[in-house]
Amino acid sequence: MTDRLTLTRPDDWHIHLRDGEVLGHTVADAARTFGRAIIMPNLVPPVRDAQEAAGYKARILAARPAGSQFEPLMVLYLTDQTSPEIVREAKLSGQAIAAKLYPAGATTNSQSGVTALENIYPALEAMAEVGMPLLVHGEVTHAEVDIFDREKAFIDQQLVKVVERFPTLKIVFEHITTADAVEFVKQAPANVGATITAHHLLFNRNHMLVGGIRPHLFCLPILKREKHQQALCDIVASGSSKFFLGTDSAPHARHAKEAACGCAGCYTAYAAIELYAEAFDSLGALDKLEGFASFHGPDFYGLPRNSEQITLLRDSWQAPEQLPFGDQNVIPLRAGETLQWRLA
Ligand SMILES: NC(=O)N[C@@H](CC(=O)O)C(=O)O
Ligand SMILES: [Zn+2]
Ligand SMILES: [Zn+2]
Repeated sequence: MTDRLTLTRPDDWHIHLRDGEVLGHTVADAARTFGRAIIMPNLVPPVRDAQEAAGYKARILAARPAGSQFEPLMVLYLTDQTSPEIVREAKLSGQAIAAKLYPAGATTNSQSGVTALENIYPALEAMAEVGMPLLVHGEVTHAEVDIFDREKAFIDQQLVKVVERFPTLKIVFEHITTADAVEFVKQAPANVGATITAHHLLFNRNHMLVGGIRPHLFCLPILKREKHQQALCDIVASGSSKFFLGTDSAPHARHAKEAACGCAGCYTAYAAIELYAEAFDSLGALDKLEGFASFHGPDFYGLPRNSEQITLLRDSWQAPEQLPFGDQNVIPLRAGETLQWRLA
């Protein structure tokens, strides 16, 4: 039994740090483990251009713990108004390395998102030209599509079209949750990859709904049935280089989740690599963790791998019941439960 695991320092290819005073907590939690992170731009208002990305990046850098080398990789939020000029300026100035598609209304703070894919075709063309990956929240938002089918419908109605029309555009299908998405990415050309969260490896919808509703497991895309969880587990255990780590750590204050209409998002950054280690361990695939967490992401983005290392120990500890979040609290994933792995 492996009790000690040394990995190249991992990166998080999908995280929400939020803004303002909570940055002190969210940035410290991410920087504890990750060398770099792709910073989701769904603030209110969102991060729409080079200037807004630069401002947000500066606030994140200012929130780093002393001595931290953590590098935020900034992302533009695509709207119906995102022009090829905005894309080129963001990429060429170095202020953003990718751009994110939120179908309008799909998830937290997506009200300024794209209302029809065709509206951003000129932006996507420019992205393909300058080598800027497209990151997608892959769910349709049509009222008639069941929430559990929205990812599959997005593949069939939108993603197939984009992949076909923009063959040189790098596309990351973010936080995938279904066997359908696994299959799609596996079959797709090499310019298509995907991120997978720790919570979608560890949980399925029964964990969220049987015996009572657990709002801290509610996220989008919503947890699916067990066979989909199994497909995600199988693909990461296979070591396929098209799939990489993206926590989708998405904190909301406790009162915003424990509510009649609770927000979507799980807070995992406080123990992200530990949670992934537990998932890979239970799959007998600890030897595949380093590729998933530290190699596949930078290789896909065309960035160098990190050179430092981290060490994980099999040494159980109790997750905190809650964590400070500005002047509020956030309930982390697995709050109060025993976690099996600890960062040395
Ligand atoms: N994943 C979530 O459930 N929530 C994210 C948004 C997102 O990634 O879709 C958030 O910003 O809260
Ligand atoms: Zn999302
Ligand atoms: Zn997210």
